[in-house]
Amino acid sequence: MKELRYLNKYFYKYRGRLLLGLLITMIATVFRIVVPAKIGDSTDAMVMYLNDEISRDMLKSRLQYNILMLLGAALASGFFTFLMRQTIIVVSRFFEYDMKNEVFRHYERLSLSFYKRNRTGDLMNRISEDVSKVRMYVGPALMYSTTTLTLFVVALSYMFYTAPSLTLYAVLPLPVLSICIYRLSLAIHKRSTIVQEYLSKLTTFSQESFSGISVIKAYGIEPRTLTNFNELADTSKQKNIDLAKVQALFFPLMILLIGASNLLVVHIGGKQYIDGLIDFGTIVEFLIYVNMLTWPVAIVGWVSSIIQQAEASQKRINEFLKEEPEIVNHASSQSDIRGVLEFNNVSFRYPDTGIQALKNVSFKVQPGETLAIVGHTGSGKSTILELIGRLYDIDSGNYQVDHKPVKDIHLNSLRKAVGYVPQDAYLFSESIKDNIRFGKEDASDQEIEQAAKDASVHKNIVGFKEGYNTVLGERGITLSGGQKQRVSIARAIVHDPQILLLDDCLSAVDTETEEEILRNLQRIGTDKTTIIVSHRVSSAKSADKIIVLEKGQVVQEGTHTELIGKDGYYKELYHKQLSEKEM
Ligand SMILES: Nc1ncnc2c1ncn2[C@@H]1O[C@H](COP(=O)(O)OP(=O)(O)OP(=O)(O)O)[C@@H](O)[C@H]1O
Repeated sequence: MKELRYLNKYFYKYRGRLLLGLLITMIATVFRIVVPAKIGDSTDAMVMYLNDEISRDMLKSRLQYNILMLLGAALASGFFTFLMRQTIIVVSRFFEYDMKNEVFRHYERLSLSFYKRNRTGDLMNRISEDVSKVRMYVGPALMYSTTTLTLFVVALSYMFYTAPSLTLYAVLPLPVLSICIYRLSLAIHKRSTIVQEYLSKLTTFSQESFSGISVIKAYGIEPRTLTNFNELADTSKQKNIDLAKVQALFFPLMILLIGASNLLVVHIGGKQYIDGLIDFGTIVEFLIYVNMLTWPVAIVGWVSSIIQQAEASQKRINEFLKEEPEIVNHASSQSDIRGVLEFNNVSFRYPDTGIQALKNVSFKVQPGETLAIVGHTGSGKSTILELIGRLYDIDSGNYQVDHKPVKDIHLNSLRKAVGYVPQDAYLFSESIKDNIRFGKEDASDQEIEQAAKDASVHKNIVGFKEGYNTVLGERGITLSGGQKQRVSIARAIVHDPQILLLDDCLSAVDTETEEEILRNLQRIGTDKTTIIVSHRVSSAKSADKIIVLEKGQVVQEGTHTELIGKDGYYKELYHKQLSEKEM
């Protein structure tokens, strides 16, 4: 229960509703107990009438009274059961809602490296499956435990009062039932966890197969994919059968033990009736009580397995909640950022893989200037952009923004000042307009259109039937690689950032469009700091400065004219791309 202590703050928050819920649960249960008593009394009355101990009219009025009591108790119990669910189960939904929000908020705070270490499926599982299991502990487990406890206290006291020794015999099989159900629930839990694992493997396999269906079809590997799916589905089926076998034991076990209790009540109760120790109605009453108590006793086993599962789930949730973001804000107040960026001997190694991505990198860019970074693939270009936006912290050296160490700049100010266009443009399954508006929540339609014009994608957008309202992604149309890149650039432009970072995001557009976009960016970015990562000389040539990276180190720097005059990677790239253009 150590992990579940985390929930105490929520229990405290909803204490009023919960206490009310518990009280209502007790009232609902007490009304249920009226039923056996009145049926027992009616049986006694009938036996007395048959023995000529009471008149027909007396029997009639006693039965009428009992029927009214039974009706009233059933109505009251029904009403309070409704209220019980409306309080306790509703509170458990509040818990679920609060916890999901808390986990999501926490996920958002965590650094990029956390997402590299953990699989998306696992993150999703903890926020949905695990939180649901914890809800079962707060809602149904609490509700059924209260019902059981109340039923036990009230029914057993009454039974003991009526016939003490018969009560002992009647409840004798119940602890055995509870232990058996507990052990069975554990076995069910163990096997259902395995079934869940296979289900999640099947889902992941299907999802990846359908997402990559074009590759599967292009390589003609449908039969191989089907065989793999069949193998997985077959194991999953076997695990389901294993689960069904233990689940099938549940009801027979209950029926067996209820049968044993009934047998004892009839046998011992019958003897006591013959000896004149109890009334006939007491046997009937006890039979109803035994059946009434069986389900709650079985529930004790079920509830303990719910608590165990909730404890395991809460442990998994707590593991993530305990994670602290590696990138933390040290500055107390936000400030406007001009965009003077300076790297001095910056080195960086990715913490998860240990890859040394940058070694002693130095450069300086001023507002109004454009820096281009070129270099072989894997040379560390994107890493520089990630460090500029403080998605990671540098290992050594010095990174300054506006002449201050980056850690002295408020993280929000820095992130707001940066407009980042990543290598793989990510667009949401929403309209084009909303995808661009992502860069500025309150952007007007005119601003969005202007940004799209500056990113040279306006003409494409108005060519779609729905224009800016065209929905993208799984529910909508698929944009070409170049169109995606330009919508992503428009999103950064509408954000109007002081520092614009373009990570090879013009690779899928033709050189004419590339030139048009670069011209627009120069026009709107006269006071901004722009950094362009590219494999193309055409993107870099008009930059104020160009640095060439090789294995994480700056090996050349200068302007386009200076660099094509020196032997090295840039000159080679220039001539290679020039001859390709001429061809
Ligand atoms: N998130 C990451 N975790 C671990 N290692 C990484 C990560 N991102 C990049 N790397 C490694 O760091 C090195 C530099 O990668 P980076 O993406 O900066 O290169 P790049 O020059 O931008 O390459 P490209 O031109 O192909 O985009 C590579 O060896 C890469 O494998």
